[in-house]
Amino acid sequence: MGMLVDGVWQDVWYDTKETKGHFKRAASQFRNWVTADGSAGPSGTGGFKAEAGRYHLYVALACPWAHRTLIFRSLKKLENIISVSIVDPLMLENGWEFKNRDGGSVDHIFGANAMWEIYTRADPQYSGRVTVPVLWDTRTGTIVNNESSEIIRMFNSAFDSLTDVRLDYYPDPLRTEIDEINAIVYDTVNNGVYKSGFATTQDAYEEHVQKLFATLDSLDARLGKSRYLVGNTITEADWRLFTTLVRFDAVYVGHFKCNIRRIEDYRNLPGYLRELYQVPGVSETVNMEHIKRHYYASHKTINPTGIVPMGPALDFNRPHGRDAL
Ligand SMILES: N[C@@H](CCC(=O)N[C@@H](CS)C(=O)NCC(=O)O)C(=O)O
Repeated sequence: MGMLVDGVWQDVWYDTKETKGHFKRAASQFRNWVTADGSAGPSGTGGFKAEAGRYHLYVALACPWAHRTLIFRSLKKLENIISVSIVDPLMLENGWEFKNRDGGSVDHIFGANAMWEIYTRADPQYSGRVTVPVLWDTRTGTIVNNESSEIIRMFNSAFDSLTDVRLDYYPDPLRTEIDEINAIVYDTVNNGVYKSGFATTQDAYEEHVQKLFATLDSLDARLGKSRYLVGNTITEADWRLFTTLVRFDAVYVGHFKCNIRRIEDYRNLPGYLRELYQVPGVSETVNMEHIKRHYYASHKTINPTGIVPMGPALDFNRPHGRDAL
């Protein structure tokens, strides 16, 4: 674990001293958008037109944020349009590295050893965390964007003229409702598990775990009445929740101490999770070995031995029973 300071890699853990034990996630810094015609998107500058073979995605299979982008790449059938490099699950003193083993790959663009090299190629003076996902532009040689919530929006629509997939996970009439639920899920669930697990005071931990389970309880109730989070089709809001839910019982319950309940203990969340997992193209993006190994073996301040637990036995292929709704 570490970060870049003025383009130089430093091995440091998250500093929670100034925030009274609370983990604060820094904002992503590269915010340009790939668009259908190359015009500027909601932030940043233009010049990034959707083209086959031009963009490259850097991901960790372990990472719930990067996982979103892999799901959208798969659902929108962008596999032949956007290539991918996969980092090793262990994130230690050099941060994310390319090891080309057990489901991880080399860096297909530069043959870099570590992810920070990609950041300094984009900005030799970059200061900040070196996170995945990263969407790289091979044409201009820079990072287009390193914010997963924006990369999935690009994948959802910018490349539509290059494929025959017309699925829209962020349809106009549902946007307000999707944004509302995203805000709650982001703060208390997606980031809530990290705020719980990375807390370094009892008070900070308890505050975030309580908020996390308050939201899970209300989502479970909501999913008793409605098959999906917003409307009667799968939307972006469901995929954003999915990547946290699929890691929950295997990692967040134990490693991050989010253990008031398991997802399996709920009435509606387990079937909902299984239905999303069983959508064609999704299960291939879930790699439980990378997920468990990353968290348990990388965060030495939380789990100094690095032992990865063998359980729990999970089967997301069981019938989901959600058709009744
Ligand atoms: N806001 C970013 C967050 C990405 C993120 O934090 N990724 C984690 C992996 S799960 C990471 O790369 N962390 C490295 C670090 O913080 O140094 C996004 O959603 O794209």
